[in-house]
Amino acid sequence: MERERDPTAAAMEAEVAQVLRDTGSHEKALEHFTLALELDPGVLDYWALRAQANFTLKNYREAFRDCISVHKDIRPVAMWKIGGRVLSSLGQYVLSEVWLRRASRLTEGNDYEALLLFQQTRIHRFYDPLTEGTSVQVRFTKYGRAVFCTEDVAEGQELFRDTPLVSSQTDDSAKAHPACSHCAVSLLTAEDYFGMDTFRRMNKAQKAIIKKAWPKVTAYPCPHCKREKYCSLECRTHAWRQHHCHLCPSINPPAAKLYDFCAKGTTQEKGMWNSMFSPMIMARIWANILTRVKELGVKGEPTKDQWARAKEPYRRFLGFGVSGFVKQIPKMLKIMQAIFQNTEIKYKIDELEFERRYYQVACNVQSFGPPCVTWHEFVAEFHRTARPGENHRRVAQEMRGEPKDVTFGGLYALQSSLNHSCDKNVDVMDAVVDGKPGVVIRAKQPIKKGGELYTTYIDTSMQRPQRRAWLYRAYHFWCECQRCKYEGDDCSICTQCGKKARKDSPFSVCSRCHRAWYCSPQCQKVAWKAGHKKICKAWPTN
Ligand SMILES: C[S@@+](CC[C@H](N)C(=O)[O-])C[C@H]1O[C@@H](n2cnc3c(N)ncnc32)[C@H](O)[C@@H]1O
Repeated sequence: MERERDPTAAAMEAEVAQVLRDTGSHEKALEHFTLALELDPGVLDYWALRAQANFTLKNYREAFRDCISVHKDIRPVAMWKIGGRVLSSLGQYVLSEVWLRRASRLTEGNDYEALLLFQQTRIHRFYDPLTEGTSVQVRFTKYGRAVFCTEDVAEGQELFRDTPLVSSQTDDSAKAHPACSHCAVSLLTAEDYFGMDTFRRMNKAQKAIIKKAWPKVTAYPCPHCKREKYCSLECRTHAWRQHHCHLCPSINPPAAKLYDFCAKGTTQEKGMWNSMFSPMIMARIWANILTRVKELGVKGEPTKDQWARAKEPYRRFLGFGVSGFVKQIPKMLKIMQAIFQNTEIKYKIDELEFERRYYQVACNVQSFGPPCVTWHEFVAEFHRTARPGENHRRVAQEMRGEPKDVTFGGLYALQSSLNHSCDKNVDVMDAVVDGKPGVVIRAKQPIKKGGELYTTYIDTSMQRPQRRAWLYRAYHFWCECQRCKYEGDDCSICTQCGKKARKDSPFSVCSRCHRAWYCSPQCQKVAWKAGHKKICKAWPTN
């Protein structure tokens, strides 16, 4: 039965409903909001209040119905936000983003909650498929993405595995240990390991022993440029499609300069590349974006929207750094500009684009490699089949220990969501994932449900001031982890109360960890209880 419009009675009902809601009686509140609406359906606030009440009670469909009962042209911001939340709770992330974006636009980006909800929804959309079947979840926090446990986990438990979105071997590693340029599998042959001179000097029997024990290695070079080697035709085809079709010097001659630069394989340009990553990884990102543009069926110049869609997988990687840094590596900027001005669809690489990508890689790159290389297989087989005698002895004598590691730098969608702590609770280890080198993340200690997972980005044997300076320089944040909180800088300041010591009377150091200094036993006791005990151990020193 339709009620007669009565604005005064409606306002009273809405008031009662809000009191009930604020005291936790949500069911009752919902009844009164409904009454208010029946008495005065023209008041938008009542619709928003009832939508919120339905959302709180997890009546998602009813909440959404309330939201769409108000025409979109007059729908208030609060309703766009509730609608966005409802859709997100129903797993409709793309639609939810549309609603939340609308809320943000209406407030010209000033509604912090709408922006936060939008990011949270986006994180769900990107990461829920990646964490399915694992005991972790990615959430949006004040530090951006972060990974949390969804159940209690035990020490040593595997948390998740990951494969790189894009990767490239570091230049010095590539010089020392050949590997599949696409998947990082070792392509080291017996001749590479023993050296041609030694190999030639060996007799037939010795060569036969090596040949029998060394696993068969077949390398498939790029048939056009011969600059890239792959472990299989499948890897070669994948690499071609993903990036090499734009970077092969036979097709794009300016790329030869990049290959020449990388082939030098020594620490160059003030150490900006080799120890961490090769500039090749940046070229592969841009090249892959071009492939994605082409896959969208673009004819002619791509639109802004098409570029955005092609760049989407790389948007998730945050990168911060000092602007103007590109001036320190002008040669590489020129090389990249020449390459991407010579592609079928041109990619404009100005200083800003170059720096942004550089920092994206620098802040997120994870080094990895195959846990087992051809040499390991050889050694196992050699020892299994070894017989006493001159020939085996001579081969054993010529072995010069492990070859240099295969080291790749890779961007991983999930692994790169791990934040840093100087007292990490997970280990990132090399592993075989889906038959190829990747990483596995294991708990280093028991972690409670809801606990955040932390890796470490730097050498944590350093003292606190050095650690924090490194992190600031390389990752642009000032570490506030438990360890940094309860360790001090030196004997001149009390780690607990901040009091300054007299020059001739420095404060005493914690006798166990030697990383905190106190002005008095009281300060030491307070610090111990507050949190020092959790991080007080004999940390390795370098
Ligand atoms: C590899 S990403 C880690 C995931 C990151 N939160 C994100 O959303 O991309 C590295 C960046 O995360 C942020 N970060 C990581 N650990 C942090 C910490 N302990 N405190 C503050 N920011 C941190 C820094 O901005 C850093 O450059």
